[in-house]
Amino acid sequence: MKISIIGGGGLVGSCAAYALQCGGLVNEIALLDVNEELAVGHALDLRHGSTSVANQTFAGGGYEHIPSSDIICITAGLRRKPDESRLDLINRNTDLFMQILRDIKAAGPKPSAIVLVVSNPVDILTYVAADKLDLPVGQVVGLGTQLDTIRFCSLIAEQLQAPPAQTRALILGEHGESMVPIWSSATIAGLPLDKYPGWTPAMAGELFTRTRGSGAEVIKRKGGAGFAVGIAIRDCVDAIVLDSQVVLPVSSVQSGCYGIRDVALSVPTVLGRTGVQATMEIDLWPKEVQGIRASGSALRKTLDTVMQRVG
Ligand SMILES: NC(=O)c1ccc[n+]([C@@H]2O[C@H](COP(=O)([O-])OP(=O)(O)OC[C@H]3O[C@@H](n4cnc5c(N)ncnc54)[C@H](O)[C@@H]3O)[C@@H](O)[C@H]2O)c1
Repeated sequence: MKISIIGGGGLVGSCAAYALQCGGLVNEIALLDVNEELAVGHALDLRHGSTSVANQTFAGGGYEHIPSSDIICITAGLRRKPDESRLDLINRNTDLFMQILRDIKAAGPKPSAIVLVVSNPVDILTYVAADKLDLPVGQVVGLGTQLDTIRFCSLIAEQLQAPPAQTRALILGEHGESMVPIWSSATIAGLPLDKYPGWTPAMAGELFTRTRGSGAEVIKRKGGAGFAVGIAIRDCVDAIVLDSQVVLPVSSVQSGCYGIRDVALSVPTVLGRTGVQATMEIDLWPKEVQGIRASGSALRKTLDTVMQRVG
């Protein structure tokens, strides 16, 4: 399996490459960047570590890597400023993203290639990619709320001094302001969260607010998110490489799940070698379903403007 990371010279792209190196599953990792020197430098640095990890190859370069790639991960884009919403980024990132889509098409991707969109606003750009690339819609996946979900779990675990790897809680909807915490399914070590020692209902609001603000908090403290988003990308890539059919909160163009259509957002999604294999309308609290639908409406408004702009 070969992955090309477009924007691989940047913080997110290079952290994803390192996470994939540590995972050891992907055979070939190509870093593509307009700053080719930086991409080649990262590839060299990663290659130096390969002896101690796995038989993987690393390359830096341009779109010549696209035709042989099984997965194309797009992380190129401008970062948010600390006080900027992800949707504010859209005007700045859409033109850049459209050029990347044109370059991918011109390079000739495999008909079976999976495109994983990470650049923000990720739900909007996932929809645009699904619309503009001549690929089956299920082969275009957005990172969606996978990063928010792992952040959420990590904060719950920290608060309760619980084991992070046994903490399960979901965020669905938009990767952005209208994201929805799914408290109804939260568990620690298989126990309902509200039965876990130390849990108080007052913690819920605080934990979710901190989760929703996590991206901005990281940007404020260190300039941009890297390590955790790299891990979240690895979660998705591993599911595709292993065809593991795990259920992840990733973004894709919806066609009726929770009554939502013609917008990309995150619902529980079965992910495997051919991309999105199914979405699952699991039973949620009514206010959670309402929240996901509200995400859909908010995203649809922005999409109306964006789709006019991109034609
Ligand atoms: N979906 C998520 O959960 C999530 C999380 C964090 C960041 N992001 C997004 O990821 C994007 C990248 O963030 P970052 O911190 O890595 O930024 P960065 O500035 O560190 O890296 C972006 C890279 O893209 C490259 N680039 C720009 N135009 C390009 C093109 N046409 N072709 C190839 N490469 C190109 C730049 O040279 C740069 O190296 C941003 O849009 C950010 O908002 C998404």
